[in-house]
Amino acid sequence: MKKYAIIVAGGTGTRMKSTVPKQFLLVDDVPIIVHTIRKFQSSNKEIEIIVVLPEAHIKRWEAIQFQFFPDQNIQTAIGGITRSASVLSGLTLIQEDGLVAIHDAVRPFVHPDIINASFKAADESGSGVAAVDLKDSIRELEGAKSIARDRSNYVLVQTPQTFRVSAIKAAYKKAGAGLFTDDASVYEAAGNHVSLVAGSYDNIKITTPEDLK
Ligand SMILES: Nc1ccn([C@@H]2O[C@H](COP(=O)(O)OP(=O)(O)OP(=O)(O)O)[C@@H](O)[C@H]2O)c(=O)n1
Ligand SMILES: C[C@](O)(CO)[C@H](O)COP(=O)(O)O
Repeated sequence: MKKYAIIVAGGTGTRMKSTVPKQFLLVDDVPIIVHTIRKFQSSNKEIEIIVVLPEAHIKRWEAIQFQFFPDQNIQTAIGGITRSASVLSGLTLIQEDGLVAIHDAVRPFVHPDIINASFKAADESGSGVAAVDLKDSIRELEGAKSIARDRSNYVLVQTPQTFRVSAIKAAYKKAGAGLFTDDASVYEAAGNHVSLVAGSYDNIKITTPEDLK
């Protein structure tokens, strides 16, 4: 079955407070987005990569592509105002059915084993969403009060989130402009069951300046 990866890099990184969007910041002299793409390439050489970018940074991406991925066929789509709109933009470039992993460009520490596990689960059950157990205690806010909750009832959701192309496309079509923070929520809102796979604690999403350290 054909395998795709949509690397969403359409955000502007307001919480990072950097003039350059965080996906382009250098770690070990290499842009974060390049580290991320390399993880997918090392998980499976056949995977088709689609990168979703902010329109204002297409030129920056072209320079990165020229330097790090010369002669490689990486498709690009223009991002939207929300992450969901960016994912939808990437999905429109996929014509054939198959499996698609959707991954944040700013999760460069994802291990290829997690990528492969998410594809395997999606092949077997329709979805494979990376998640980890909570390590801290959890409380629910209720007005001015907070109430202890059982952390074993919750997981923290990461990416990759992998699905059958036809099913996730249909889910996004149905979801419309809803406020979804991830693809598993869109898939579930369309009536599908979400299967989880083991993520990892080092698969962090670089969000605020301390994450960069
Ligand atoms: N309109 C958007 C918003 C986010 N993303 C991508 O979704 C991933 C996770 O989003 P987040 O960490 O929130 O990134 P930003 O939106 O850039 O950050 P912030 O919310 O701080 O502005 C990132 O790879 C980001 O580039 C996207 O493709 N399109
Ligand atoms: C998709 C995600 O990384 C799963 O944890 C997360 O929901 C993205 O949230 P953000 O607010 O766009 O950073």
